[in-house]
Amino acid sequence: METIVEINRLTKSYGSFTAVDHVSFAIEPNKIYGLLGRNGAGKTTIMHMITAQLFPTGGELRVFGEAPYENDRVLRQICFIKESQKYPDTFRVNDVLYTAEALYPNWDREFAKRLVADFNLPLKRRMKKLSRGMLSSVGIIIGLASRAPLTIFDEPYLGLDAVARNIFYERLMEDYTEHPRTVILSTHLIDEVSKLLEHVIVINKGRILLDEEADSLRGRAYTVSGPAAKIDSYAAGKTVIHQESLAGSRAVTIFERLGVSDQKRAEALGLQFTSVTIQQLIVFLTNGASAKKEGTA
Ligand SMILES: Nc1ncnc2c1ncn2[C@@H]1O[C@H](COP(=O)(O)OP(=O)(O)OP(=O)(O)O)[C@@H](O)[C@H]1O
Repeated sequence: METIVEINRLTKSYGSFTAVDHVSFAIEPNKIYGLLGRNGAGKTTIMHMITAQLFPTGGELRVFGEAPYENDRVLRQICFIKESQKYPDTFRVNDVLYTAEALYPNWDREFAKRLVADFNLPLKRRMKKLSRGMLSSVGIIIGLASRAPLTIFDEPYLGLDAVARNIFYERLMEDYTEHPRTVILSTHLIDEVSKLLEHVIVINKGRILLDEEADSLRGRAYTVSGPAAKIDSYAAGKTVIHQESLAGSRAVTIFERLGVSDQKRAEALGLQFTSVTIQQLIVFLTNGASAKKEGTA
């Protein structure tokens, strides 16, 4: 099957400020992607270019093999759910769902109905009378029931409580298993979604920082802790992305896969290992301080 999105040196500048800077990546079919990064990293700008809401300043972009701009063949295959989606004031929840049904060729009305019940949505209530969380659940229902070949959720759950977020994750997984499609999830709740993600793309200051399968990312770094002097000796020459010290003991996170010889060495020194979650890894890599080799200037 063809690549869903191909981006090559994509750039978007606003005057002298470059929000997206020569970014290249590919989105393959039937996978769930996480597009992650700190506030202002450039994620929404990238999603707006993929969905033809913004023109790039440079680079190449193909979606379903074609340029997306004013291209109905491409755009009808995309459902983009944004954090602050606006709806006409007079619309009730029902009206929004009818409109979505007309827009998305793969819309599943029965599935939408079940989701409305799951999220306790009042179908007759006007959109402007919905609570913040209810508004988010309307977006989530559209994103799921559209079954669009490319579904993009940009921070879809403002105001949504933990129970409702969990319903979203569960329904997404169940439905995705039955109806595989390509999903891009952009969120700051990385721990919550990390089980769902098959591939992770991290953007930092407009550039690609990581583009990796989620499983591979899980072993990309490890934390080792023990007496400070032993840790310093162990970490010398390694790429340390985070460290914490307390009363003579130290924990450092090393951006490397743990090899057998290092593991033996650390065990001989009596040091302890803990794994690093995808969220921790991204926080450590994007917290402003760049990774540095221990024992180097
Ligand atoms: N129209 C614009 N004019 C100037 N700068 C802009 C414009 N739109 C976005 N930016 C800047 O581009 C950068 C990237 O913004 P973007 O919304 O893509 O970030 P993001 O990764 O989605 O952030 P968040 O996680 O906070 O939503 C930010 O510094 C933002 O201020």
